[in-house]
Amino acid sequence: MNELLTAAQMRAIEQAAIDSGAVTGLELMERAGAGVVEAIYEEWPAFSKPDGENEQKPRLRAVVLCGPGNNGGDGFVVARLLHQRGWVVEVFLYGDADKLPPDARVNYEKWCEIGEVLPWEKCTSDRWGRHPLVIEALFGTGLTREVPDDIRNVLLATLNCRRVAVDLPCFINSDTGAVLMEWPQNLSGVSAGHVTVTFHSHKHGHLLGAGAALCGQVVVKSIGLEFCYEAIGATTAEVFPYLIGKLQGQRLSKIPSAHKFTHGHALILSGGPAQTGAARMAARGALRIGAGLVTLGVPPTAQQEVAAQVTAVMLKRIADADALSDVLEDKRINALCLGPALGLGEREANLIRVALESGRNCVLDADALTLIARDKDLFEKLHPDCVLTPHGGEFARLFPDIAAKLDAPATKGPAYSKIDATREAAKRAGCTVLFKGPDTVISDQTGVASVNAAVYDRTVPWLATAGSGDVLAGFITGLLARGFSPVHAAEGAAWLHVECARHFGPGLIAEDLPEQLPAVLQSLSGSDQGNAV
Ligand SMILES: NC(=O)C1=CN([C@@H]2O[C@H](COP(=O)(O)OP(=O)(O)OC[C@H]3O[C@@H](n4cnc5c(N)ncnc54)[C@H](O)[C@@H]3O)[C@@H](O)[C@H]2O)[C@@H](O)CC1
Ligand SMILES: [K+]
Repeated sequence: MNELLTAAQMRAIEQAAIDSGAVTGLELMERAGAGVVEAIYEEWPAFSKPDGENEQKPRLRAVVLCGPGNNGGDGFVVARLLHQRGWVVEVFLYGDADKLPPDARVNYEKWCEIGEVLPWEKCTSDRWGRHPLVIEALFGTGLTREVPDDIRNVLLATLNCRRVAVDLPCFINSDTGAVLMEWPQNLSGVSAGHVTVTFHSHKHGHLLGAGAALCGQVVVKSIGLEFCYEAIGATTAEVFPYLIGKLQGQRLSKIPSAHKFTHGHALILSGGPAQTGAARMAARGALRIGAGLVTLGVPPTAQQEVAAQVTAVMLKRIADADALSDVLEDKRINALCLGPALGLGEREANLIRVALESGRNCVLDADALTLIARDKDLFEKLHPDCVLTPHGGEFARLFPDIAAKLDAPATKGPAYSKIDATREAAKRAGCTVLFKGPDTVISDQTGVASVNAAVYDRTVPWLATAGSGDVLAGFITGLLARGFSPVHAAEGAAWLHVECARHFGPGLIAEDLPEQLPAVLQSLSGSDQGNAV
């Protein structure tokens, strides 16, 4: 499953499954607990040695922390299943057993037939050294507020243990990824040895915001809900955003018999003298990603500087908006990129006006975003063939009210997430918005949304380097020139951008990114898996 679910959608899917009579809530809880145990043995195969049957070896020990809702119910199931496998299990309950929801209560009682449930006050830090494994089933999709101090203190004491979070770490908002617990400064490596086992599909909070860095690794276990999507709405990306997966090599390969114009002509506008590097990097990116031709449009004062630096990329003097109109008489130019170090003057605003009025595919980045944020008329000229590529600061300038909603602390579900914010922004702008970050969210004006997650095995901290955004703008422009739709160009470019950084590794500078594309594209050729473009 690549769909990403909110807490409300997950609840609705579960409810639809239960209402259909195909499964009960208790059965789902049992499957969830079994999925966690399965994931534990997959993660740590050494546990599968039958220690309990071997008198010479000490039995495996685990502690299970159960919360007051159904997440706690999953915890009681895990405790029972581990006990059945010979583990010594200690169970703590945060909250009042009499107030547990019905399914959790049933599993609490089943556990009580096996062992004790200890009150939270007894959950003291001296016990962690004895337990190889801590299972945290305190809160999942039902987390509604800051984690209280008596839980926080316990969690901080367990950081050196092997830890398994059931569904989500209990301090992460499942809709937004916001961390609802204060972390001590400089806590590095907190996710080492930490696994989060979730059910059916990723929740937004596994991939968005600060939370992603604290899930350790996320394992998704099926609990048999695949058949229930239609019960809660269409299975389309307007309803469920999706996680961008490996690209189809076939879609990226070029048609053997085609000539260069078949693959489009991208025009990238450069800034003035000493401001041309950003546009040159974007142009290199557009060319490497496969645009048939790439031209840099330069102001006359920068012509010599740029001419000395480019070879395969062509050069065109574009003094002002009139000159751009003349250049755009060539209808083969089918994708434009404006923004990287472009400048913030009247000339540049006029260039954007002409570009937007031309109706061509148009990537607006950096300075172009600042200019359209300042000028309502320009903003209103955006159309469905445009792609905006803001980072957080630019997004706040363009959509201050949406950014304020996103920054407001979530007090109750459904919480407003970066996905909601990007969708709202794209609808307002009437085009595709790519909201950058390790959790890049892409949406178009119809509500289709996806996430390009540079987290977990795709973490690339070295991508945060000057100019990498310029290359991304060039990648998008190149794919637009090649005929990809705006949303698919943005998705494909974002995914490849991360792959290029992964391929190069630490020490990366922006110029290196386009140069990784041949190897990355080569590795995709022949691949027929994927779901993004
Ligand atoms: N039938 C189902 O609904 C299933 C649910 N499942 C599990 O159930 C979870 C959702 O269960 P619930 O909706 O009961 O929610 P949770 O168990 O996540 O938490 C809800 C409870 O925690 C309390 N709470 C929330 N935030 C708190 C805070 N900061 N401090 C103190 N108390 C807080 C709430 O008042 C409520 O009592 C999922 O994450 C999943 O693990 C799975 O068992 C699969 C089946
Ligand atoms: K949890």
